[in-house]
Amino acid sequence: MTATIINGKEIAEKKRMEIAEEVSKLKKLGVTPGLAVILVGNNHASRTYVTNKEKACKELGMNSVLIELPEEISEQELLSKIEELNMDDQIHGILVQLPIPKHIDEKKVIESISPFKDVDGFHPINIGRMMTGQNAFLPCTPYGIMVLLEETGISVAGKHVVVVGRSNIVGKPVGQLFLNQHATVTYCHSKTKDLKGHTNQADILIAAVGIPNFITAEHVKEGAVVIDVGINRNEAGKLCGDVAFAEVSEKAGYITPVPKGVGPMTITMLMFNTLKSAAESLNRN
Ligand SMILES: NC(=O)C1=CN([C@@H]2O[C@H](COP(=O)(O)OP(=O)(O)OC[C@H]3O[C@@H](n4cnc5c(N)ncnc54)[C@H](OP(=O)(O)O)[C@@H]3O)[C@@H](O)[C@H]2O)C=CC1
Ligand SMILES: Nc1nc(=O)c2c([nH]1)NC[C@@H]1CN(c3ccc(C(=O)N[C@@H](CCC(=O)O)C(=O)O)cc3)C=[N+]21
Repeated sequence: MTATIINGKEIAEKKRMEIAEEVSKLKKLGVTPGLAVILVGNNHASRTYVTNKEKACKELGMNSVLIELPEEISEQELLSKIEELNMDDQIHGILVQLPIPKHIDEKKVIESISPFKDVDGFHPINIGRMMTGQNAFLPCTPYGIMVLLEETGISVAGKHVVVVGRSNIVGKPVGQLFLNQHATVTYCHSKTKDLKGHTNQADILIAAVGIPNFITAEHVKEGAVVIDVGINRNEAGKLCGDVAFAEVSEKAGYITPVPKGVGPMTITMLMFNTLKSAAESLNRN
């Protein structure tokens, strides 16, 4: 079988047009969604993502502010900046670009963001709300994956989903979203025995590992849906995912490429969450 390539960029653009329309409606009510992105230090990759996020905001008619802080900033100074943004009526979403320097406690930082402005969906309140099926900000990459499948017409209920990776930002929440949509979910990680035995059972396989070419044709069942979350650089410095694309696309039914797969959806769902936050702020005031 030759896999159908899921065009994440195209689906992201379609969704962004819908978001832009909602933004303009909200503006007529006097509210312009505003996103604050905090970048600590000078990580090259982080800078690229942050630039993409700002560009997307502008395209959709939203406000964005980039707050660049030096690597050496103290935890207390960062927390004060977040508190200032928590109080700012013009700001509906706050994102602290990860990773942050080691001397700052990441958990403390995430928990200091108002759950009402936590557009990353990383705050324990939003994670708990997601787990119990309540209204919540859903984490952008997992949410983007669900939208990709929905837009492609791939049903989830009853499917066996195998997630490779269990990070708090991708692996764990993506499995939870699939469970919420009635899939049967298996998590694999670095201590998993017989990884191939598990991945070969997958109707839908999610690769969120961070290692180039980690998932090969041998891991994949004929006709499976393969979602590649990885954003890595290969030896040649080229952007690549976790999946050996050429060989796996000979065997899978559907596959997402890198770039132009999951990545553009992550940013789109961030825009969606910022819009959602701005719309909900109207009802609170
Ligand atoms: N497209 C997008 O929008 C985004 C892409 N990414 C990309 O996704 C990838 C994963 O990111 P993230 O979840 O943050 O990464 P982490 O490094 O936090 O997590 C990696 C996971 O992979 C597991 N793992 C590592 N080695 C193996 C192995 N040999 N066998 C099985 N499992 C293994 C780890 O297991 P253990 O828990 O046991 O250590 C861990 O759970 C990265 O390439 C990242 O750049 C991330 C966010 C957004
Ligand atoms: N608080 C926080 N929230 C995040 O959502 C977050 C984060 N920290 N830290 C880093 C990861 C990574 N991430 C990506 C977003 C977009 C692309 C993306 O747009 N990728 C494009 C191409 C990018 C390129 O050309 O370099 C694509 O795959 O087509 C990738 C990766 C968000 N993350």
